[in-house]
Amino acid sequence: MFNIHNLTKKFDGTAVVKDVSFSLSPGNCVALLGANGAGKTTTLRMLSGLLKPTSGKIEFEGMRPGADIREHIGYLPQYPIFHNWMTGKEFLVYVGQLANLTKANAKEQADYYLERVGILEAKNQRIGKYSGGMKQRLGIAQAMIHRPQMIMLDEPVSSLDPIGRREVLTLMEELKQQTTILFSTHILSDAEEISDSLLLMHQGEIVESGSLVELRDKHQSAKINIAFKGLNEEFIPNLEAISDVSDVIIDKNELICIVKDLEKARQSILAQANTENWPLTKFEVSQTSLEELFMKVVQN
Ligand SMILES: Nc1ncnc2c1ncn2[C@@H]1O[C@H](COP(=O)(O)OP(=O)(O)OP(=O)(O)O)[C@@H](O)[C@H]1O
Repeated sequence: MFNIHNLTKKFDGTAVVKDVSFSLSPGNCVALLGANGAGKTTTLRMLSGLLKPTSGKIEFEGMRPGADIREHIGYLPQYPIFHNWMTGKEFLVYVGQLANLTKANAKEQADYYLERVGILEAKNQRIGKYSGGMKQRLGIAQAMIHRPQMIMLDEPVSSLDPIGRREVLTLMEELKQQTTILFSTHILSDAEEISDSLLLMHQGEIVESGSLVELRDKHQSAKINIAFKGLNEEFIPNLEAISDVSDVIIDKNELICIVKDLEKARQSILAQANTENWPLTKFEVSQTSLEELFMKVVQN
């Protein structure tokens, strides 16, 4: 078990991570989800021992007092730096030795992890020749070379093309059977696809957390998607004024009204639309998704 208590990071007096607490159990795959600038990288860098927290505590169950947390954690940064002139295997042996493995052990581990992440055949190729997906897979092997109990991956798929994304997501799906994974992303569908639970971060705080099922149950409510001819935004005040509408979220080409009582809200909106002759082009009743929860959080 990995326990994080009231972690805070301030830069020049401004807190960018605020009082973050959570626990991770072995064998879980957890997504740290948040928009750009939410504080995900700063959190992961503190958890992986690269950045000193301003305050708070990070504990690994069973860790020797005074031990370096980096023995237990592997980390793949958002923008990993590879030596393009090295081969994949040379790179892993080099990283393994930096992590205090003997040369012989580092070579053995390098072969094991090159195979594990699916790039053994390319082990003698220079990294400069690797595709984006292969580089990320090498990055994951690098994070695992010292056999940590947990790996942390910062936006592992966001810079990849669709093929690379698929390769890395499939690999993470396989690895999560054996390793605890915490990864950050700003893309909800990636989080939904491979994580067991979510930590939703907004402006430095964890604003929601739980398993996908729990969060879906908790936040599922009725909604009405509405679009107008012209500017949707002009109608937000009218919709917000309707008592059965609890929230209005701006989506791509429509407004999503989260409603308390679906039947009452439907009648009120349609009555007002009729009286005021609103130029409705869409009126659709359904249930909210996690995506809307995410949108609601990041728009606030
Ligand atoms: N070294 C630093 N000095 C000052 N401000 C920083 C520093 N590192 C990060 N920040 C600020 O902290 C906030 C959170 O940044 P962080 O990189 O942790 O967010 P993020 O959620 O990972 O976003 P992204 O997905 O864009 O990387 C941002 O406003 C950023 O500008």
